[in-house]
Amino acid sequence: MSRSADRLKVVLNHLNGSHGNVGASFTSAQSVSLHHHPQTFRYTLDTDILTPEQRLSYEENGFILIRNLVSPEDIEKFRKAFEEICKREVKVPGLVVMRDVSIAKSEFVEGEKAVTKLQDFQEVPGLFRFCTLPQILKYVECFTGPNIMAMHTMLINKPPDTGKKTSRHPMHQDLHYFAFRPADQIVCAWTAMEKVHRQNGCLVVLPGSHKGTLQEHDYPEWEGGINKMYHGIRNYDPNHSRVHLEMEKGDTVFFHPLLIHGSGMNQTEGFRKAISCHYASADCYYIDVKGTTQENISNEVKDLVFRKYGVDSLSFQETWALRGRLVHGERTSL
Ligand SMILES: CCCCCCCCCC(=O)SCCNC(=O)CCNC(=O)[C@H](O)C(C)(C)COP(=O)(O)OP(=O)(O)OC[C@H]1O[C@@H](n2cnc3c(N)ncnc32)[C@H](O)[C@@H]1OP(=O)(O)O
Ligand SMILES: Nc1ncnc2c1ncn2[C@@H]1O[C@H](COP(=O)(O)OP(=O)(O)OP(=O)(O)O)[C@@H](O)[C@H]1O
Ligand SMILES: O=C(O)CCC(=O)C(=O)O
Ligand SMILES: [Fe+2]
Ligand SMILES: [Mg+2]
Repeated sequence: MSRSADRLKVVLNHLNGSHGNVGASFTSAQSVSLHHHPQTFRYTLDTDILTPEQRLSYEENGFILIRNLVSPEDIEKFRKAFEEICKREVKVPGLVVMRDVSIAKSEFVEGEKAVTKLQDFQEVPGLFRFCTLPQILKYVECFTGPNIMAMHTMLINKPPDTGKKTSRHPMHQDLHYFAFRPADQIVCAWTAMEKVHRQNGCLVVLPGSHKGTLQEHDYPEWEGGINKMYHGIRNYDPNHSRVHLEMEKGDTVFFHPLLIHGSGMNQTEGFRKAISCHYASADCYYIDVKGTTQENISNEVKDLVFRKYGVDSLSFQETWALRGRLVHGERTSL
């Protein structure tokens, strides 16, 4: 039996005990059956990487936070690569440079101060290296298994709010944007490139919301403006417990694509930076979102592709197939 299965036994014993099931210790038959019936765990695989506590926590909450996973040296390199992109006006294939709507609509702002987000940096080696870091992939494998695709990449440079609250990211589920399934074999790794806290707009998550289904998303009814494609869930339960994920530089959160999350206003003078990658098992499959709640975003993405590349023949699924890059194992399906 693996070390993690042993420790899992200890945790489960403890949970049993706390429910007044005194003396109910695990026999080896029970633990063996646990081990051989992975349906006990819906969201995680038995890999010896996650501690039993971490595994149960992801199952229950839909996220785990790993402290100090990416070195300051690596983060400095990503920061430099980002600055270079903001400075030189090079065209990188597929890269989307996004400006905060309130800044774009005011006076011209130069360089990195104008950029709120880079999307799809799979062709920028100095940034894409983030997605291949072994210490990250080691965790990713616990959710996706060994065939791993990096499907979506972002560097978020959340600007100081201009007063219009446009630096907020509304509460959403990332699965809304994805044309592949199953959801349980998709995971996001999000690494803080500096200290993130409530003041500069850390991630806000609704623990356990990953157990629900994909909700309808649309533009929130906010007065000060809303960034392109920043869809949100209109009617999430305002009484659901919220957790503000305050993180230090290099800390990394792994979260499920159905986890409801967003980020608050940046009320500081600095640009709050984070780098992220959404991974999926290469064994996932594409779906057609026609007739589903995802039709609105798929139409926006197709419009964007048409405006940027003059191509109107690509399906939403195909835009994902073009972005995806194998980072471990075999490209079996996606
Ligand atoms: C793609 C799938 C993503 C999957 C993500 C998984 C989870 C991720 C969750 C998200 O992050 S969702 C948000 C993702 N957002 C995007 O992908 C937005 C992509 N970016 C764009 O479409 C363009 O950058 C944008 C249309 C916003 C601006 O493009 P341009 O290069 O044409 O900018 P330009 O500066 O010329 O401005 C053109 C017009 O757009 C306006 N604009 C600029 N930035 C904007 C902005 N951020 N939001 C809304 N409008 C914006 C700008 O003010 C101007 O308006 P007017 O025509 O009224 O003058
Ligand atoms: N009306 C709303 N509809 C949907 N999402 C919202 C709404 N208002 C805020 N949010 C989202 O809720 C999350 C928390 O936002 P908020 O601005 O309250 O930040 P906060 O970190 O809680 O800050 P504060 O400490 O000032 O309350 C963010 O994801 C934000 O975009
Ligand atoms: O504010 C952030 O850094 C994260 C935003 C987010 O959740 C997203 O882009 O999907
Ligand atoms: Fe998100
Ligand atoms: Mg708040």
